[in-house]
Amino acid sequence: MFILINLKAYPRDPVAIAEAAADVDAETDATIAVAPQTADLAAVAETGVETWAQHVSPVGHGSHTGSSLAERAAEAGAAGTLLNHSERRLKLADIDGSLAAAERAGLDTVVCANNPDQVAAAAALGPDAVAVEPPELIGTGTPVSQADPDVVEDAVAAARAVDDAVDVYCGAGISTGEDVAAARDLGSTGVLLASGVAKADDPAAALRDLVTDV
Ligand SMILES: O=C(CO)COP(=O)(O)O
Repeated sequence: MFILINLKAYPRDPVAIAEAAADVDAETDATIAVAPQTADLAAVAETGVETWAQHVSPVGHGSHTGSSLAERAAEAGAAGTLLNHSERRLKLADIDGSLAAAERAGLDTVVCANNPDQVAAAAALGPDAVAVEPPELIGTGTPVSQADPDVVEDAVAAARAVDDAVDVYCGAGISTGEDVAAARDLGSTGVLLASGVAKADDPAAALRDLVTDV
């Protein structure tokens, strides 16, 4: 399983969480990756943990003030990038442009989507993976794999029907090893989560719990 910890804009030390994630990654067959704020990419990558950007812009070098260049994310040590997260929605043309930018920079890509129809549309753009994250469950602590298992299974089927080379992940409310195992049993090969680690009293213990059954 691929387990991506999205630190969003939570007020936690990204390096401490990255170090804990690197330790747990070394103890398990799962791959644990951390997506910090853009300014923290290099420091997180230096811990040795697989590092992801939360977003990259659909542009290359040039006059694009305020952009997040895919090339700079890669140079800072990122291996991949989220795109179209529920909290960073993009127009269709921008998802396509950001995918092209990520591919030019050698970044892996996960395009997020609200539901199976959007998953199918996202899969048609040719990312490495798509992730279904029902917005109403994000941050609730109620795991999508329990609250809405059909949405995960339907997302897997929707992506398969378009392109069976695209991996399918799920996210929202995932916080325990049981949630990760349930996501896997529904056909997902990875999970995205944030508050289960970024708001935990003990992030290292939360990370260890995530991999108890992978
Ligand atoms: O948005 C998410 C991951 O990208 C999910 O957030 P929570 O894990 O806080 O529900």
